[in-house]
Amino acid sequence: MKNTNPPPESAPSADRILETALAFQASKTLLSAVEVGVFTELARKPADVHELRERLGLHPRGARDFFDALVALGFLRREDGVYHNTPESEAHLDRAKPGYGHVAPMLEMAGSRLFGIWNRLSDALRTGLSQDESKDRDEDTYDALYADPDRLRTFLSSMTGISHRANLRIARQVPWEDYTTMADMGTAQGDLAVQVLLANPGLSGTGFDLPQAEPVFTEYAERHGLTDRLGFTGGDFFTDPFPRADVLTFGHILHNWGLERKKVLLRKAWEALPQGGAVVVYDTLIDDDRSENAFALLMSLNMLAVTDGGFGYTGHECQEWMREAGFDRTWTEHLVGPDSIVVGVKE
Ligand SMILES: C[S@@+](CC[C@H](N)C(=O)[O-])C[C@H]1O[C@@H](n2cnc3c(N)ncnc32)[C@H](O)[C@@H]1O
Repeated sequence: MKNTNPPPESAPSADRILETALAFQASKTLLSAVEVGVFTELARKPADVHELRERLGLHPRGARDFFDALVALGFLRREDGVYHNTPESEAHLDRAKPGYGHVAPMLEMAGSRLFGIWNRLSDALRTGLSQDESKDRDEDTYDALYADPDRLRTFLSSMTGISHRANLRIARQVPWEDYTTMADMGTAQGDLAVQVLLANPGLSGTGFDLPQAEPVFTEYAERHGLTDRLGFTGGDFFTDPFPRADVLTFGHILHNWGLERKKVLLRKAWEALPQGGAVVVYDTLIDDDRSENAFALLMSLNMLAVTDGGFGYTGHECQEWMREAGFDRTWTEHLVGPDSIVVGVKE
């Protein structure tokens, strides 16, 4: 029988438990606000509750609470009954602004795809099986995702949103002046290669990805005026040879795969690199003690739910795999936010 007596006054508070248990409400409120276009409408013109509700086509019942919840969560501000975007929302959540391109595809994917997948986290924990689109079909995760051109574009550009800040940092933090060529493996839209080449005019490179990614990649390279120094190589990095390059980068790739496949990629990198060449792996690394970086540990659970076999890892583990693959000198460096790089040099 359940004990229904209230806990003694001296018991620790349950506030944090409830806050975390209900955190999905705040998450979904923000995601719905992006989906229905609250921030884009307010960027066009601030509005009171009636006007905003009408412009968005929302039912009167929840509109006021919805907008005020966004005020309380710090994504809107209300002045004399008129709602305005905060500077952060205005910069990143208005569809007409360039900042939207970086954050919003990830938010859209979180709302339309990850939210449903995470609802089946307990199933993933019990079975060890991915809960993504491929789960009811006998096909690879990426085949399922890329079968729909809109999903393909949203996914590839959402990767730019997640990676852009780290890419800008990698473009400056790695000693690119020591090298002349790079290949970005699993390049998606190509933002890492684009940022590295923009910051290092002496370099040329290629983005390697599944052939379906080519149009989205090429459009992005053209938009940055880089087609003379940046090409695309279509292929499967498990079955096709790696491009020849002084540096091979793997951004948010290793966490997608099980241990054997992680090691295959590092071994193939070592075999493809010239002497003096380097592999640069970057991911949201788990701290070596596996107790502090909650974002990275949750990302690893995300890999459980969306991939077959993928998991996050620590810098220490990645360096061990690199050494096993043959790399002589390895180290881990923090980049920005939750991202770090692990570098391996073939001496
Ligand atoms: C998680 S995304 C990472 C994108 C990008 N590197 C970043 O950090 O933003 C993984 C990328 O690997 C690509 N990919 C998956 N399987 C692949 C394979 N077998 N061969 C080549 N690319 C693959 C996907 O198409 C996708 O663009």
